[in-house]
Amino acid sequence: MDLKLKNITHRYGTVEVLRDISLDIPQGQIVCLVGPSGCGKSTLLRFLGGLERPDSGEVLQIGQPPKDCLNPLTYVFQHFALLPWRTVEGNIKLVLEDHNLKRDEMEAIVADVLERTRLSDFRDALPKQLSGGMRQRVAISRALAVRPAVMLMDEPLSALDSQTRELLMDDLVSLWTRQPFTSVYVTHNLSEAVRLGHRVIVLSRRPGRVREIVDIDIPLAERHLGHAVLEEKQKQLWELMREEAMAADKELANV
Ligand SMILES: Nc1ncnc2c1ncn2[C@@H]1O[C@H](COP(=O)(O)OP(=O)(O)OP(=O)(O)O)[C@@H](O)[C@H]1O
Repeated sequence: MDLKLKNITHRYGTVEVLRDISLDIPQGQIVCLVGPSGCGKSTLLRFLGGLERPDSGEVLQIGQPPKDCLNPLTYVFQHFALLPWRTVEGNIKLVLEDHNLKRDEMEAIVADVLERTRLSDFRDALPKQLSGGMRQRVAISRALAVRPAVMLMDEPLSALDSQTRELLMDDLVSLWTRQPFTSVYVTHNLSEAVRLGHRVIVLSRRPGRVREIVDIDIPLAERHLGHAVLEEKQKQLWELMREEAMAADKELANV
């Protein structure tokens, strides 16, 4: 299933947050959204997930979600949103409980996502017994359990230290390489965007508009720290972001 945004414009009160955003999210790709603070990235994600409706424009789902999909759109947040009194397995089952699954079906899904996120040995652990990186792997595992058409990821690594973030990026790359998933991935971190994004959308300062779309053709599995082309792309993104930040600064100076 592809997602398509058509001419999305939105205001909160008198503040115009997003202006005329049109975007394609093709199946099997990771599309990163970057842009200055407050330019409307999380708002766009909420529209994509159907949590809110824009003032004007449309969010279209094109094609069918996967055959065995339980929930077409799922979120992964910065703060893992795990129930502390439930084990890893219990947290994953939480999203499966309302779907009338047979017991062995549910067990098979849990075993599959635990294996894919390398958490099988931690099935009975409580969140407090896990590191931040592992907690986020549980949250990703739980998102995958509903076999979503699209995972909406809002700064999923930004609460983690830089080493853990590197490890999680490797995990996401191997997860995607083994079984491609579709994701819209909001981040402030440009090295994350060039490491994970098939396409990076740069939004302008508020009201957010599509400033530039940067495609990155290098296969995810071949992207490594210090890759010359990726460093060049990151520099290109930073130039765009810097212009936006400077323009925002000037705007403030003229108030
Ligand atoms: N429910 C709301 N009511 C009123 N204003 C809101 C609401 N949600 C967001 N905003 C405002 O809309 C603008 C965009 O917010 P949003 O969180 O989408 O931006 P963002 O690009 O994700 O920001 P950041 O990078 O800082 O997380 C901000 O000015 C924010 O204060």
